[in-house]
This record gives sequence, C-alpha cells and structure tokens, in this order.
Amino acid sequence: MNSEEDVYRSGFCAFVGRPNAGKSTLTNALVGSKIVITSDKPQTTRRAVRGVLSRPDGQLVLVDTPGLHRPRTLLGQRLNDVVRGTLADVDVIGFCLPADEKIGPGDRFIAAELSQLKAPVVAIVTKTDRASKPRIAEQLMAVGQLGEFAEVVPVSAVAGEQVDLLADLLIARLPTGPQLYPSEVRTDESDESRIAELIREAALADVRDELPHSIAVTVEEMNPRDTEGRPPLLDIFATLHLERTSQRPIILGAGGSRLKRIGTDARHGIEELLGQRVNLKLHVSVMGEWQRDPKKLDRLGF
Ligand SMILES: Nc1nc2c(ncn2[C@@H]2O[C@H](COP(=O)(O)OP(=O)(O)OP(=O)(O)O)[C@@H](O)[C@H]2O)c(=O)[nH]1
Repeated sequence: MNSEEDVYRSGFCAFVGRPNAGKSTLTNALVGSKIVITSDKPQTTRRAVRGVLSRPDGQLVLVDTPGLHRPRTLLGQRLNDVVRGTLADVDVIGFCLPADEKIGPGDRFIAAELSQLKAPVVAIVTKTDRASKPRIAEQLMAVGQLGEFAEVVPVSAVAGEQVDLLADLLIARLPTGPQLYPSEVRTDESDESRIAELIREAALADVRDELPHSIAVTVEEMNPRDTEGRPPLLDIFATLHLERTSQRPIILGAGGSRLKRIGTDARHGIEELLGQRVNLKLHVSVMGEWQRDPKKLDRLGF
C-alpha cells in the first residue's frame, strides 16, 4: 500500500475575486513564469489562461479568470458566463481578497455565488506586504465571517510570502489522479495569444481611465524573415482595436510617439517570451462599439 507521501494529486483550480484583487500576480508567483498579464487597472484579464504548477506530489492547473462583476455590456455578460462555466468545473477555488482593502459589496456578491458551488473554497488574503500585522489579523477575521471556507490563508505574491504554503493547501484539496500535462509545460496558451496579451499590457501601461476596456489586440501575421545566417528575426503584424474614433489620437500620442513606445515595450516582452529578435508592426483600427456587438466579439475571440 502507498504511504501518504506517495499520493499524487492533480486537478484544476480557479482564482476569483474582484478586479485588482491580485489573481494574476498570484498565478504567476505560483507557476514561476510570467504567463498572465498584470496591470494596476481593473479588469485586464479577459481569457481563462491556464498556468501549470508541477511538483513531485501533484499538479495544479490554474485557470485564471476575469473578475466576477455586475455586467454592464455584452462583453461583461460573456465574461461572467465564462467565469461561472469555469467555476462549475474546477476541483478547488481560491477566493482572493486584498489585505489592504475593506471587504465590500463586490466581495459579498462573489461569496454568495461561491456558496452555491460544490468545490471547496480557499480564501486567500492577498498583498499582505501592503498591510500591517494588526490589519492582516483584522482582515482574516472579517474573511472568516464572510462564508464557509476550507482554509483562510494570508499571502504576498510580490514578496513571495506563504506562496508555497498556498500551493500545499490547494494541492491537498485535489483528487488523487495522474499527471495532466508534461512537467515542463507552464501554460497551454498559444504564443499568438500570449503575444496579443503582451501588446495589450504595454498599451494599458501607457493609457488611463476609460481606455483599458476599449482595447483589444489581434495578431494578424507572424513571419520568420530570411536573415541569411544572421540571428533569426520574426516579423509580427498586430492590430490594436479601439471602440471609438476619439480614442485614436490618445493611443497614437503626439506624432505617433505613444504608439511607438507601446510597440517598443511590447517588443521587449515578446522577445523575452520567444527568445528571439522581433520586428513588431502595430496598426490601429476603430471597430466601433465592439464590446456590445456579438459579431465583433466573435471575431476578437470572446
Ligand atoms: N504589493 C503587492 N501588490 C500586489 C500583490 N499582488 C498583486 N499586486 C498588485 O495589484 C495590482 C493588481 O494585480 P493583478 O494580479 O493584476 O490583479 P487581478 O486580480 O488579476 O486583476 P484583474 O485582472 O483586474 O481581475 C497590480 O498592480 C499588482 O502588481 C502583492 O502581493 N503585493
């Protein structure tokens, strides 16, 4: 018979929490490579990106979801449907609540949704490096009042505190089962969609207010260039889709300076991701109210 140490567990985990709760950063900290874009502007995560944490005792497949929120547009509604579909299907849920923010109606909305589900919920008090010890203690107690949780655990993804403990707790909740992905796999996202996300991240880092919700990116072409023996070079053509004509000058900046900066920032990230030189050409297109149009959402892959 196997002893407890020989047990191998595998399964799926989703992080939920209101926008900016630290879900993406935590996914990256657990998986140990940059796979999900992070930004200090709410609601930057649109796809259920998977990160895979492989250990000798188990494999945790992380499904990073957009924040559950009250939908205002068709895009918002589709995102919520994606989130609910994802949650019904996972083995364990991590509910992220920042240590440095009071629990609010958004958190209670999510807690009520989670109480309907079968999967055990681990409540994660995130960003503990931003809060004092008494404040963390207060938050842990408040979270304890919010619902029935399998565990309540404080972590800091940025400081790397308690991240391993969190991995232990999540893996302990998975069923016993075989390895689901080869150990070297960190994500099953295609290069193309990771590139599109890196471009979106670079654009978001540079613009403020309304614009984040109005940017989508598609990669049109990726062509290796004939470099005749010199280091390989990949030509990438991508389009930044905006919702309104008035947003075009914001993205372009004076004399196109902002778009150029976005392109340079994104190129650095893409070169790091692919490990090769890249020539990135960005094109700006106005789709007009794309967030409300089912056909356009389909075209953009939502
Ligand atoms: N100091 C500190 N900041 C953190 C930590 N985790 C996340 N942050 C910051 O909080 C902000 C939001 O983090 P994300 O990981 O993008 O949050 P999210 O929940 O994925 O956000 P959405 O995509 O909007 O749902 C970013 O500016 C992060 O750098 C942490 O442990 N410590």
